[in-house]
Amino acid sequence: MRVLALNCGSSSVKSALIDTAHGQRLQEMQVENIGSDHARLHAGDQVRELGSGIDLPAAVDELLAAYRSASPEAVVHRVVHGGEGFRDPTLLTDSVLQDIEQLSHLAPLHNPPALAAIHRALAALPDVPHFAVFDTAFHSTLPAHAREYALPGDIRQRFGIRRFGFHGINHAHVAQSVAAYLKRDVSKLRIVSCHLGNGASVTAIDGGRSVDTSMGMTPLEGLVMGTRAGDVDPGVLLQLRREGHLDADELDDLLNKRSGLKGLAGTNDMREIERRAAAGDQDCELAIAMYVHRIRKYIGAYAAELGGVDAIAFTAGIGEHSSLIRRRCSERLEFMGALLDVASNDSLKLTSDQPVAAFNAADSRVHLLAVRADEELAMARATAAALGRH
Ligand SMILES: Nc1ncnc2c1ncn2[C@@H]1O[C@H](COP(=O)(O)OP(=O)(O)O)[C@@H](O)[C@H]1O
Ligand SMILES: CC(=O)OP(=O)(O)O
Ligand SMILES: [Mg+2]
Repeated sequence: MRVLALNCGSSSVKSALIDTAHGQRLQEMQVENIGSDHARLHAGDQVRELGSGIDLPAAVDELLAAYRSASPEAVVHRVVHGGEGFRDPTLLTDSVLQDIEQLSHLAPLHNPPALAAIHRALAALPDVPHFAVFDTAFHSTLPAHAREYALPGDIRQRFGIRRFGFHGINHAHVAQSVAAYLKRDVSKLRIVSCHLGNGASVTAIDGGRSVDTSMGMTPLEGLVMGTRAGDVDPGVLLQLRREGHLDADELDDLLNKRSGLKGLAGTNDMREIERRAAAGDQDCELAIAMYVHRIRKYIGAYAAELGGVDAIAFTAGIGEHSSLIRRRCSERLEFMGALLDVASNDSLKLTSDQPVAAFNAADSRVHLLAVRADEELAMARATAAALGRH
């Protein structure tokens, strides 16, 4: 079946027309750096500068116009927050759209743009079914001790406070890709999956199931991200609020949009940060050091939780492309049996024909892998399956 997959991230829209029976991309396009002054459209080998005047709905319109003649048989949208209710690929009806809207405040960088994209796509392709696939679904297996916050039970229940986790579409895809690459049964593998895009999260995957993940009730917890702070002592926020420095909306803006790499280095583009750090910029060097330090903390914590690790995987924009970040995250992990091979790491290049590559030394017990993120393929396949097609 021919499925058009639209993946709205916090800094990009990725899209692909997928032949689900053969797992092939028939056409693909993406707009990256949305919200900055150098938004760019990539279509095959062609790159077009879109500049600063483009927001996400306009980017989606550009993409939809290019796909209209391809007549997709279904459209699938990535929706980041599915709350308690959405665990399976779901046909988008008015009532489902209302439910997704209700979750918007829990994923303010994601659900509202995804909804805007869905409305544009419904208008452009009204005669085919539109589905949503949710980032939170893969983490529905989190055990209670990883799912709950140490707050009183009545508060958790009354206000629906719990951890959900995100990037699940890709963490699940990573687990399957690692198992296929190693020719092992996923049910026998312990994997730490590091999704390092504009948003970033680490997941501990035991036998193909998510058992812990660094993002929480919202996609703010955990790693240092493009524009998000990740873990911060909640006392800091109380202090800023109590002393009247920032109200709730200003805190939201600070933590979601002005922190992370952008807050530390002035940009959330890791390529630029690496260039400036190499030229001696101290803020950029600190940003990289903090970014790597946080990832290493989670790798160590999840290795302990899993009782050992078979593979550590790096995926998404930074995980796939930055040999510097992969190297710095993988150094000094010999104590847990992970030995880096610097030359393989430096020369590594992922392609559609080689979506997984190893960069561990030959005598390493733990596999160090880079894995191409492919949310679009996973979403398209889930949609075909939901429609009873292949
Ligand atoms: N060659 C590269 N080296 C370092 N970082 C890169 C490279 N290519 C892309 N990135 C980084 O990947 C990040 C975007 O990742 P991506 O997975 O596309 O984000 P999202 O899907 O969350 O919008 C940006 O920080 C970008 O700078
Ligand atoms: C959940 C999330 O952070 O997604 P993204 O990395 O696309 O921003
Ligand atoms: Mg992404």
